[in-house]
Amino acid sequence: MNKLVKMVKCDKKLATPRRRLSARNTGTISKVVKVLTQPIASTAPCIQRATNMTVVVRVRPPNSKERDQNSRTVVKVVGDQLLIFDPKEEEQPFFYHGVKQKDFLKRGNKELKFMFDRVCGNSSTNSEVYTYSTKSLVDTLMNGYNCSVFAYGATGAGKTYTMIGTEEFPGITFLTMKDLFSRKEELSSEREFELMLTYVEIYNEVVKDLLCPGGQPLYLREDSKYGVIISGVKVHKIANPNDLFLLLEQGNKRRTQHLTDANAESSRSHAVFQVYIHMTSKTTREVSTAKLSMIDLAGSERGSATGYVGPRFKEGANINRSLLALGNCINSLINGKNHIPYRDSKLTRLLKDSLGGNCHTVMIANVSPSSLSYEETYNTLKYANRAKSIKSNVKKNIVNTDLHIEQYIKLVSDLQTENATLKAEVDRLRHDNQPVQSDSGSQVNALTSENAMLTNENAALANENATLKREIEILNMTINALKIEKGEGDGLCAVKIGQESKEVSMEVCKSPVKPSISVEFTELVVEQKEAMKRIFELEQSILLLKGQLDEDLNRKTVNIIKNHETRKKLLEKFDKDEKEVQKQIQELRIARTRAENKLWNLLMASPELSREYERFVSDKERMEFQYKSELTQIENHMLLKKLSSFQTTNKKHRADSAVTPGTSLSGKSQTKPKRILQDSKNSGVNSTFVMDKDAAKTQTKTKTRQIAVKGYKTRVSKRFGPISTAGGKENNHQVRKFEAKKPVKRNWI
Ligand SMILES: Nc1ncnc2c1ncn2[C@@H]1O[C@H](COP(=O)(O)OP(=O)(O)OP(=O)(O)O)[C@@H](O)[C@H]1O
Repeated sequence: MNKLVKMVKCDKKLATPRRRLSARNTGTISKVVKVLTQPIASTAPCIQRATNMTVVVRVRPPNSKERDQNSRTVVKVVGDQLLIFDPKEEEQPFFYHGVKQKDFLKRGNKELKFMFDRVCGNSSTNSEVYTYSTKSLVDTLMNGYNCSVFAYGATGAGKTYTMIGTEEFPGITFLTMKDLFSRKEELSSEREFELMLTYVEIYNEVVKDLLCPGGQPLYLREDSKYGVIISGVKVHKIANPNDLFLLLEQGNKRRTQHLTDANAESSRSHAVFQVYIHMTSKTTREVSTAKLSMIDLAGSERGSATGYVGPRFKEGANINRSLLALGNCINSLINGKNHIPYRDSKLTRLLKDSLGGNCHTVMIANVSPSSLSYEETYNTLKYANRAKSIKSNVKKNIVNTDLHIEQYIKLVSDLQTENATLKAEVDRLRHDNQPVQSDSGSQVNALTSENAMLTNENAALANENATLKREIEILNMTINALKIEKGEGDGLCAVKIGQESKEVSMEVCKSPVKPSISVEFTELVVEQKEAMKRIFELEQSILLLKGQLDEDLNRKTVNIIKNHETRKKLLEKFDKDEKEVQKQIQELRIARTRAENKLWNLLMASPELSREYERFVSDKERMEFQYKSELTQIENHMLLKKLSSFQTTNKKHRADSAVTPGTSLSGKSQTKPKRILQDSKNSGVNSTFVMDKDAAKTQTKTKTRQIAVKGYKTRVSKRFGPISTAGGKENNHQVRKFEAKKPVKRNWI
């Protein structure tokens, strides 16, 4: 990021001419260009950068003609970046009669200084030119930026030689491709590459494919994604650079060439060699493209100088027109005009994205050193000098921007890896640090043991202190006792109860006081001691009793709890049983209701059956009543029997009773038995007559049956209307029907 900021600052500095000049003077421009074309961090892929066109001037060696005519050298190379056009010549003094004469016919030298990014002298090789002009573009291309190189110059200035070269000295096109391939190999572990190339010429404003013999004229088209493209051009894929040189040679042979005054094999067309690079990152799958355009322009020439007519004249005119259009575009770009006349010629249309657009551009201006090409060289130098000012805004061609997320994922993954490494490092350091910690641990242990020792010492001293205090106390008591003896004391002896008092007594006994006092004191102490002993014994017995009581209480509590639990369990079981019984009752009720309903339906369906049923019911009731009466009599008889036996056994207790149970009960029992018979209120004695269990049970059963029979009767009577038990029936169907609709109310217990 800092690098990027520096680069932008650097660019800003170069924007003003003075600074640019100073940069050139100090030789920093090449460094700047180098920095600008260095690889950029992939984390800032779409950033735009303003960059100047790189202009390199190459001066070719004088050819045989130039040498033959002994022409003057009009280009003097001074250093790597400076050249002087039409330098001052050393004057050959001419003396006439010993007086130095001035040559009035001689034209004054221009002595024009030109500074470029690089000036290659006539001894420079293609390889050197490549190093100073195009080599840096390889990395720029690999970073996804478009690049273009075009060779400009007059006829025979050495453009084709620079671009294509010979087999012995291959030109920069081949050298660039060679480097591109080696760079591709270097990056093959990171990226997948696809290289495609085209080679076309523009001759008389017609575009032709140089790699496809007999091809049709091609048309230029502008694509929003790839910029200017040549429609219908054959795209070639090459595996290695050696194939390329053959391909270039073949294409160049197909190029339109004619003999000119300046060049035996003058190229009469503009040759455009383009390489499309498609790169896919193996880690992030980011796809970026780059286009390299290498243009060998047709030679600029003066029409008047050639002296051609006809087709050659037209050819020259087209070349000049296209070069003029190129010049106009350059001027417009320099002046910062909004409209750049790219459409004025096929050449400028094709170079639209190679001039000042999204492209790093390198211009190689080829010049002849000879004065025979004075005008052409001068024009070329002026042209190149102006081209230096062209600025282009370059940006990286990212095809798939969504893949940036993958970059971030990779970044996160890298950071996580780094984090893991750092964690491991921290762990390692912790591990290394452990002996130090154990040392400090041992120090702590030593201090702890020392502290324990000191604490023990302190406790011993505290004991000693307490002993001394007790001794002082004993001494005070002794003093008090002596005072009492003398009659000086307050009559109070600070005798303590308990252990200390024993010690006191002992000490006192030992003390050198008078015998009478000590004996009395000793007696008191002994008495007190016995009292204490008695108290202690009592306390012990209290404690014992308390313990017994507690134990008893606990046992009882446990029993109570146990009983409670048993009761609880029984209650629970009872509840459960009750629920079960209730459930069974409910089920039985449901079953009975169903049976009744079934019966009812049957009765409703058949009046015969109904009548039969009524008869059956009345018979049943009669029989039941009969049975019940007999049963009641038997029961009453048995009850009376039991009662009489009960009376016999409890005769003594019933002596005061005014009631004669046998008499009174016998009368009542014939009609209805009673469970409880209370004694007469008149007797004034609160005695209660209770039946024995069996009698009460029998009586309860009888009662239950009576009620059950009654309930049944009620139900039947409600259903079928009034039924006479004596056999008289009121077979009223209307009433029966009405009653049937009402919900049956049962009086079951
Ligand atoms: N640097 C150089 N060293 C040696 N010979 C050179 C050099 N430059 C050019 N020549 C020679 O000069 C002659 C003309 O060169 P070249 O064909 O490259 O010129 P040109 O600019 O392409 O001309 P045109 O525009 O007519 O095609 C060629 O024979 C070439 O070998």
